[in-house]
Amino acid sequence: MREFSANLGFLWTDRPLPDAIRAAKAAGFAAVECHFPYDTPAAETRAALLETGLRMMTLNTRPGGTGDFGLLALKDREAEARAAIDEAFAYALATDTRAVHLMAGKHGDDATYHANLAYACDSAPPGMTLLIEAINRWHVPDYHLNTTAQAVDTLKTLNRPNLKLMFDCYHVGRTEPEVFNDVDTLRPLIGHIQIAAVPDRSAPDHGSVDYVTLLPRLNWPGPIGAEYKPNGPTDASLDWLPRLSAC
Ligand SMILES: O=C(O)C(=O)[C@@H](O)CO
Ligand SMILES: [Mg+2]
Repeated sequence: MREFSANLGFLWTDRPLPDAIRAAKAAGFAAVECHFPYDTPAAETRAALLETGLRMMTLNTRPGGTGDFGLLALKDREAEARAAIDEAFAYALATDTRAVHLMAGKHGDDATYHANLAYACDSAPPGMTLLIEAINRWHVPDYHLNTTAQAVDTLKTLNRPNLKLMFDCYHVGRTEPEVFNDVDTLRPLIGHIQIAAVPDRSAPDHGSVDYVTLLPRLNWPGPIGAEYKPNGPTDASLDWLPRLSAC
């Protein structure tokens, strides 16, 4: 039985994070993940996770100011980037979150990005996975990583055991579907997988990526992130869950 992680950055956004965690449990998710949990005290998030028995898979470093979409690659913003990294690690430790997505930002440069990634790798708590994600250029133009090849080059340059690829099938499907042919090569680099319909980013039950075929090929042992934007109430968008759980 395949397991899924409800991305609470997009699902049940009409309620506070602890209640969204409870809703994910009631809907049958095996785990949760979020984007920016920082407005919710970590103790409240932790309590909801303990109450439901769900694990938090990932959270993101703060995105920075309006339009930044992350800080790690931004020149002359190192202090802000490292404060965001420290904050994310503290929140993740307090909530037993498995992985932190280190958001690169727009109009970055590789020297700054690599130095901040190295700082994160050196200071990460033992056992925590760090993730970088290629965000397709239609979704976030000028993001520092728009392709899987750029992300893989970064991983190979840094060559750190705790730094992995967030493989988001939505972004891959939008601009580089041929990358799905390379999943066997990529698998050792992957730290987490996310899905959504391509190209509209709604529930993963239609569109140009057929998850009934792709998920068995990906053969991912952990919960897969359901990072999609429902067309209406989240509870009315979940027909895909039993179908993809069984495929
Ligand atoms: O947009 C995505 O895709 C993500 O995974 C986010 O973490 C970025 O906010
Ligand atoms: Mg994603």
